[in-house]
Amino acid sequence: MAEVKICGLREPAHVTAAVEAGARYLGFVFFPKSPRAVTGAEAAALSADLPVGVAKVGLFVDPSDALLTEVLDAVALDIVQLHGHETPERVAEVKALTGLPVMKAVGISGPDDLVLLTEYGVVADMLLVDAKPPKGADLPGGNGLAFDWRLLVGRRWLRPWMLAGGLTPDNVAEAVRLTGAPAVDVSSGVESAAGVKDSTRIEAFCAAARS
Ligand SMILES: O=C(O)c1ccccc1N[C@@H]1O[C@H](COP(=O)(O)O)[C@@H](O)[C@H]1O
Repeated sequence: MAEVKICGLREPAHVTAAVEAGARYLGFVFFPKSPRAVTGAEAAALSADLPVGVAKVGLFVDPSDALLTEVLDAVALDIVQLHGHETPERVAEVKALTGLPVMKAVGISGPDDLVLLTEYGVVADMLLVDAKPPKGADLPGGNGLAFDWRLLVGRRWLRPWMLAGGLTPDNVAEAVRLTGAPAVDVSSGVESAAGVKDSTRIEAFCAAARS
């Protein structure tokens, strides 16, 4: 059984669907280029009535200190997800600035990329193991692209981690079985169109991941 993060939430009905289906992490995207982007005030409204034990994750891509401060003034996030080209030094700075745990996303396309998980594991509190985006992609994540999960078989890192990238209700159980991922993160796999979440797919994903 893996814990679930549903990322890119923009509608109250989908927040409710995720919580009722047992998701432990809800992701709010603070990256204007994303079709899933929200403001700090919108994230605050969406997350106002969450039960205890459900974490609010703020997704940022190479954020400035000013953006982090602006968002955190509006919404009490529990975890900062960094999904850009942040260096280990920048991860440490963001931890110090925000006082929050930081989950660093690392893009994987082949075995050479795995060393980054060890490097970031020294400084980040959590690791997000995602597919590397295609060259020239508009978004550094949220592309519905998977990588070869067999690369992760038998690997262990210094920190808790989540698997992401192209996960769907149909493939998440196999991904968890193969990799042993303790948690999984999904965005486009629970959508009916880019940026439009689907409650039925959210429920099916959570059931499959937690089975
Ligand atoms: O979801 C987005 O719009 C997004 C934008 C910029 C960076 C990351 C983004 N999403 C994250 O990407 C992975 C995988 O998403 P998918 O399931 O393959 O669509 C996931 O961690 C999202 O949090």
